[in-house]
Amino acid sequence: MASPQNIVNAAALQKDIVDSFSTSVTISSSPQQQFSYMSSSPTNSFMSPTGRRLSTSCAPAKALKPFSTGDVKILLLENVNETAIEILKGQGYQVEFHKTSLPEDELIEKIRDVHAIGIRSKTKLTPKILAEAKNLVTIGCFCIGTNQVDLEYAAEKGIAVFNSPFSNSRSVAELVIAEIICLSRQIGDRSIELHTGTWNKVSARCWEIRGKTLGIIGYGHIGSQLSVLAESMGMQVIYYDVLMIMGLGTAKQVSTLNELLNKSDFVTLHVPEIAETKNMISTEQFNQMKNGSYLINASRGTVIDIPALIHARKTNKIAGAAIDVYPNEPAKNGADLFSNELNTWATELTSLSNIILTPHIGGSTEEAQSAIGVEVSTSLVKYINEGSSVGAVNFPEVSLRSLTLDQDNHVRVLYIHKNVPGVLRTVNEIFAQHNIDKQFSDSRGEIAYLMADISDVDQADRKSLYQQLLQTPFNISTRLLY
Ligand SMILES: NC(=O)c1ccc[n+]([C@@H]2O[C@H](COP(=O)([O-])OP(=O)(O)OC[C@H]3O[C@@H](n4cnc5c(N)ncnc54)[C@H](O)[C@@H]3O)[C@@H](O)[C@H]2O)c1
Ligand SMILES: O=C(O)CC[C@@H](O)C(=O)O
Repeated sequence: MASPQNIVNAAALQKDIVDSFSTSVTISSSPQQQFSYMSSSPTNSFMSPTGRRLSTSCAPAKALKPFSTGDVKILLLENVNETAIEILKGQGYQVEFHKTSLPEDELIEKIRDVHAIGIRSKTKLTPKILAEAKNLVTIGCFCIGTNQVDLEYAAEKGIAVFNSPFSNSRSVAELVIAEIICLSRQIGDRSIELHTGTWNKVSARCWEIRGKTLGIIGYGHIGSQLSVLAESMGMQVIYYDVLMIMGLGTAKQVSTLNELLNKSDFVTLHVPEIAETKNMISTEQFNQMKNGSYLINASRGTVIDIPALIHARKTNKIAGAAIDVYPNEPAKNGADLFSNELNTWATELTSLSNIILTPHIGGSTEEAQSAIGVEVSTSLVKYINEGSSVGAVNFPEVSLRSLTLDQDNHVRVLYIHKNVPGVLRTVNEIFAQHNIDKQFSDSRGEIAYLMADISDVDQADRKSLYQQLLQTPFNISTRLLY
């Protein structure tokens, strides 16, 4: 339980170790502070990714305050939803918000100072930028894709990266359904014509979608959601995925990409941006598609070879395409930004008929953005305040049940370290003079993360524990919460 004595002691400890704290954030001077969103409630019990029950206690959970919350600095870019701002400000953190992404030099300047950064798909967090982020503890990608962050480099620096794996999946699936109908009825073209005064009532090469075959490449969160919607509208669904996945409804998996391309009236891509998916649809694949079929891409811009698409459309190999994502995308909204300077083929693409172009809005709905804001900011708060890395995409997922208010003189150790032999022996020798209440450790590649709750630790012990852990040759980053 926090008492005035605790607070004074905490302040004293903070003064002692603040200079050497590897992440440069200060230990809490306000342990009594209440927080709302991420605190494990007494009744909150949840399962770890490994299926372990993490909390069964009925005692009130103790709010661990690692820092004076006012010292925690968060940089939010790319118009991250206001739900996130509310949650992070609700913690007392300092939140700097920008509607757009930032030019590299400005980003480097700002990232030096912050403990967490929130981005969407435009901000590239490269090794060059992350190397400057001396205080950065965590990154929140307020979207599904995490290809814009060098995940491995972040892990090596002890920076946990979180995303929102499915909060916008439904929005993307609905957009694709709309595009299937718009393409097959040439609605984009009719609309452009009428906006410029031309009445052009035609039915030639306009089709119902009922009974047509939809080929889904990548049957994950979005692909499988789309499959259900498409079937309910009378389409037949086939899909291709590198994994064997059970089809929903009557959807059938095919064993090769070519088989999918040969059989589909509509082909839609829902794969991540990785080396294997770069230019996955190029001239050879267009040649495999049915004459007069359609292509939709709302995954990532590098997945389609756009000059090959332009050729396929010009030669009427395909009857149309809908594209939401591009190899290079403008960093902000505005006129004249989608130009040949950004992508050399922009004018050629925009001049073609029955090509629907949207500005990366697959996941841009009020519902999705608000849910993503809550989900990702809650992950950031849980990681900053409690050390829980559940949901991290580049990091071992580790969590411990909450400490309770009756557990005085406890400290939670968060030790991110190199995954090499001998670490646990060394660390447990450091812990040996105290009682290890609970401990959980996991590794992912070359990085490992150990969480331990230690009891019977007084102020001086905390400082000594902290310094001993910092001095181990395996240390990447160490934090103490209490
Ligand atoms: N346009 C938008 O606004 C928007 C919104 C959300 C997501 N996205 C993009 O959509 C992508 C897919 O999202 P998701 O949530 O469905 O991802 P997911 O991880 O749930 O599913 C991806 C699927 O692709 C499969 N896959 C991977 N490599 C493949 C390959 N070479 N060939 C065939 N299948 C392969 C995987 O096995 C997986 O089943 C994301 O990576 C993101 O880039 C775009
Ligand atoms: O909101 C964004 O910028 C990205 C949306 C989408 O591509 C995602 O990866 O979730």
